[in-house]
Amino acid sequence: MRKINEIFYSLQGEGYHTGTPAIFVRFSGCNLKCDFCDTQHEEGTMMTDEEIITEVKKYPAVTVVLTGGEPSLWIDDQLIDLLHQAGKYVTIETNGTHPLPASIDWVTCSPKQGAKLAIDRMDEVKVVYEGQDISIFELLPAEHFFLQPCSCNNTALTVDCVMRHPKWRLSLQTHKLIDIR
Ligand SMILES: C[S@@+](CC[C@H](N)C(=O)[O-])C[C@H]1O[C@@H](n2cnc3c(N)ncnc32)[C@H](O)[C@@H]1O
Ligand SMILES: Nc1nc2[nH]cc(C(=O)O)c2c(=O)[nH]1
Ligand code: SF4
Ligand SMILES: [Mg+2]
Repeated sequence: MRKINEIFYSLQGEGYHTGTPAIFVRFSGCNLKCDFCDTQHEEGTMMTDEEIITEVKKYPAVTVVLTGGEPSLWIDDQLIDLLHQAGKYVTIETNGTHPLPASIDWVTCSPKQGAKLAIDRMDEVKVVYEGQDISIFELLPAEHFFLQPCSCNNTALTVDCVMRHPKWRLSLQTHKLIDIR
């Protein structure tokens, strides 16, 4: 059984796959307490893998986004295998502090200040920008680097930072801009 906060269908609003229809599986709870966290994730219902897959299969998209809370605290090879058997492309939004099943198709790591990373494979890095030094994050082994304004509030500061550090791209939380989930 895995503790699920919500399962919903929307567009990926952030990062490399922005605009892509995706089924979001939001797991409950997190090992960090970021003061800017925009998600209420503590509530949840225990679900079997069969129940999770049945819910996921209701939606036509191929992409699944495992998120939370911190999804890495709840997942294993078995769940990823079942999602693959259902024909899904499995992506994850993680703070990177916990190891991941190697079979996940796409890893979005959003490292947090002072939280030690426990993963060495990631496809994109997505930093919530609050004016911090981002040079340490540039050393991470990712293909794509995104800087995301915090709660859509400091966009001008984030744009300025991207222009000064062209390795990075701007990621807007587009779902918030158009008021979808
Ligand atoms: C709610 S977190 C869940 C996944 C995981 N715990 C993590 O932090 O990556 C999903 C994404 O939203 C980002 N995020 C959280 N609060 C935010 C905020 N107020 N503004 C912008 N992005 C935020 C996180 O950094 C992460 O990239
Ligand atoms: N539309 C939409 N895109 C997202 N990308 C990452 C999200 C998350 O909360 O992990 C998220 C979310 O909550 N909604
Ligand atoms: S790691 Fe992610 S879910 Fe956990 S508190 Fe930070 S932003 Fe929220
Ligand atoms: Mg979100």
